[in-house]
Amino acid sequence: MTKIVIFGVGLIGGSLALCFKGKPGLTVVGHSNNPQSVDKYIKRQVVDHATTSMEEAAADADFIFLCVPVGNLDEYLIKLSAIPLKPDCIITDVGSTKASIAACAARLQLNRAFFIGGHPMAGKEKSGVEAATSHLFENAFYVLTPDASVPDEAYRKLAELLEWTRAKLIKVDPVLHDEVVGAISHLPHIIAVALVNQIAGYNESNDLYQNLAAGGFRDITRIASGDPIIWRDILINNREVMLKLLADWNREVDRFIRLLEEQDGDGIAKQFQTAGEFRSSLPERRKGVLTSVYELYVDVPDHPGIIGQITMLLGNQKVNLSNIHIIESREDVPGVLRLSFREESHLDRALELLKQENYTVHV
Ligand SMILES: NC(=O)C1=CN([C@@H]2O[C@H](COP(=O)(O)OP(=O)(O)OC[C@H]3O[C@@H](n4cnc5c(N)ncnc54)[C@H](O)[C@@H]3O)[C@@H](O)[C@H]2O)C=CC1
Ligand SMILES: O=C(O)C(=O)Cc1ccc(O)cc1
Repeated sequence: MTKIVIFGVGLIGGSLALCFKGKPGLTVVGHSNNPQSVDKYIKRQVVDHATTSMEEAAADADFIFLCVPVGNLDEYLIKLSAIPLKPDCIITDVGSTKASIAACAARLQLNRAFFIGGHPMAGKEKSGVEAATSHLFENAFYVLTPDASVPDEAYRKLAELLEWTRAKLIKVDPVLHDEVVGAISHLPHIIAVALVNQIAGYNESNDLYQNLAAGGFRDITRIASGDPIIWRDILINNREVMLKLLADWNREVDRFIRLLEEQDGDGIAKQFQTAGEFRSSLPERRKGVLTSVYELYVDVPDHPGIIGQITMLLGNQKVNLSNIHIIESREDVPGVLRLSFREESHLDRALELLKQENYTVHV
């Protein structure tokens, strides 16, 4: 049996455990310092076995996944370097930053084990094992950052195991990873949080802000609900990159201030033009770091039973919905229903069926 050990069975650790559990020749062991968490992992059947003992978990492990917050990764790697591990054991992590853990591994003697940094670039704003799902990583990029000391055979073994996630593996230098992911994931999280806090401040004097913000504003700021500890650790760890990105962000804000002060309408239009061009060159509907679901919107007339009709239409054709949300339902305007799917093929089939029935559908 190939033994896979997961330290930190939360959203990401739990989702990896679910990808591997029950697969031929694999056994999955979870670790937590907290005995109640250990009981929870077993009860939820996320792992085959769980323990509070780090030594027991690591003994004879073929693969070790460190899935704890970024601020605890070094400490786990240092502890593992003091435990006798199986020769050729592969240690990897899932942290959202890669440079500091790579540097830590390079400083340590890992007793014939190999460290290969990793970052599955999919997730959600929810945390904990309760939010874990086996399909979280499907079609997402999964970054690996092996350094030159890692034998090809070790990389190949990890890549083969990760096929169970159905993610797309990509090798990236750890420092470059932190710069790029800082820009496309960490900076948007800061902007979303700052924006929500700005509006929350206005709302203290008038709750119309909150009432009108229910639709689009709520959607574009979803990532502001990320776990505070996970994000504290990511941003502190990547602080040098973030400080530079925020200085650049200040320049973008200043540019808009100037354009407005000068009432430069052409300049403002040009900003939208340039942004729209770059945005339309982004890969469409491929799972990226900030989206985790396939969604469509249906305009629905406000009459009783309409939601039942739509769900029945899809259900009868075996199209699986992962979520359904009524965005607007007032007597005087048609409602909008947001339907979410886990798989692109189900989204495509739903589009086809709804159009056949003359519903107005937007992707
Ligand atoms: N949330 C997301 O969408 C993504 C997160 N990541 C990375 O994955 C790692 C785990 O994040 P999530 O699974 O989202 O978080 P989570 O909060 O769902 O899971 C964290 C796990 O670590 C344990 N833990 C928390 N504090 C600890 C400590 N001080 N010592 C030991 N164990 C501790 C928790 O009990 C839990 O099992 C982080 O390094 C994060 O940067 C990577 C990709 C996506
Ligand atoms: O909620 C979302 O869409 C995310 O942004 C999830 C996420 C969080 C952290 C990562 O390192 C990668 C992905």
